[in-house]
Amino acid sequence: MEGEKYAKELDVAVRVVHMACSLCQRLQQGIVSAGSDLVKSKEDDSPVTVADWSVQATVSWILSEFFGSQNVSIIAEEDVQTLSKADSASLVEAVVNTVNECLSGAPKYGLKSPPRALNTSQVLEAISRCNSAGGPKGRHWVLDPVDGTLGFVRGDQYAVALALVEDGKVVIGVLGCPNYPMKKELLSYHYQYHETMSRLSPPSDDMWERGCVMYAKRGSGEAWMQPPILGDKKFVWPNSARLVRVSSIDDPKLATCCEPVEKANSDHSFTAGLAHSVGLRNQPLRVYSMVKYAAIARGDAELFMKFARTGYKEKIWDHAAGVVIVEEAGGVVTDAGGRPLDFSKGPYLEGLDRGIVVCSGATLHEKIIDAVYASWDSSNL
Ligand SMILES: Nc1ncnc2c1ncn2[C@@H]1O[C@H](COP(=O)(O)OS(=O)(=O)O)[C@@H](OP(=O)(O)O)[C@H]1O
Ligand SMILES: [Mg+2]
Ligand SMILES: [Mg+2]
Ligand SMILES: [Mg+2]
Repeated sequence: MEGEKYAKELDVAVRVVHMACSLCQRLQQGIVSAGSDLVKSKEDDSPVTVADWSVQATVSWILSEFFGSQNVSIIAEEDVQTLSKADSASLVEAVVNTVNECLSGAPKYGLKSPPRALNTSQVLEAISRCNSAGGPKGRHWVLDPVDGTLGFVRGDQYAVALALVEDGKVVIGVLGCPNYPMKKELLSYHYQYHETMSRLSPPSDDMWERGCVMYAKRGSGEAWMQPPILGDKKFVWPNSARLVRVSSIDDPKLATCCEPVEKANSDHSFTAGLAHSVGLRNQPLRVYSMVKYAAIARGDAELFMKFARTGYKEKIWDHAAGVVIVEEAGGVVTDAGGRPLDFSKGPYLEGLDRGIVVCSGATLHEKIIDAVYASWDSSNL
């Protein structure tokens, strides 16, 4: 039956993203307070941590174990280059220990643990095998183990993002958002988030205070959200899943826009000009990671725009999971020329026209695309 297609893949993906979220939550406080020895800088000066590598190894091992390693093609952000350096022995040990601790808890999520702890080469192999070329044919899992690593190391928003692409189309997407609870006011920027969360601590029993896992299957017309699996609780479907839907606001004066925190990642002045020209009046929410896609899908914001500097090539793992969740929640995702994002050409969104525009509905989307068309020549992008 059509409805059954991808059911098993979605089931395993949701379970392993819950596992990965609990791993990250255990690590985030330590990494924020311990500072730099668990955080490394990659060649492009972006950060990578024990959590990024450990989530990638865990997801890679679980998918390979469940579907058979010969049947699993994965494109993921991280590789073992930094871990293979002579001075990375303690980092490798930290990753191996983190992965084995996480995998030992797999039965809690209804998944199988390895018969014995993985050794270093097994963990490094699980990470390095996520180097598929992807492309227009076949099935490829697309993983960003920690999206918004900058947000993660700063104790703020981040996401675990897992998607399945088949014949170039994103067919399922799962976004783990451990720091994005039900309450919308926590979406706003760093200080207010901590200020509000400190009022909630000690960790509230209300699981909806702590975060969420969102997911969708292409063509279902539905996007769902579950609370995290806390403490000794076991994962059991439906795990209090709730349907989410994009906002019905299409009046720009009432709309909220969200955008990347780092102005190096997106031209804030250009997007501010666009927003103003279509009549938006609310201050933009600056949010790390694909939590911005989650916010649109849940109706907490109506617009997300990202205009990276010329020459920057967007990676498919930074968008795949968010796109299908927003679209199945009723939203619209295109590039600045109004064309769908292309996930069929390997690790990059090839042919992306200038930027990405994510909207809660067609009315607002059309206004933004027209505004880009009208203002592009005068911009210095
Ligand atoms: N210079 C530049 N321009 C555009 N995009 C960049 C750039 N550098 C990094 N990245 C990628 O953006 C991902 C972070 O996206 P965010 O939405 O979190 O941006 S921001 O951190 O809020 O500014 C981030 O994903 P993660 O590395 O998974 O955090 C990067 O892949
Ligand atoms: Mg990164
Ligand atoms: Mg990313
Ligand atoms: Mg990442």
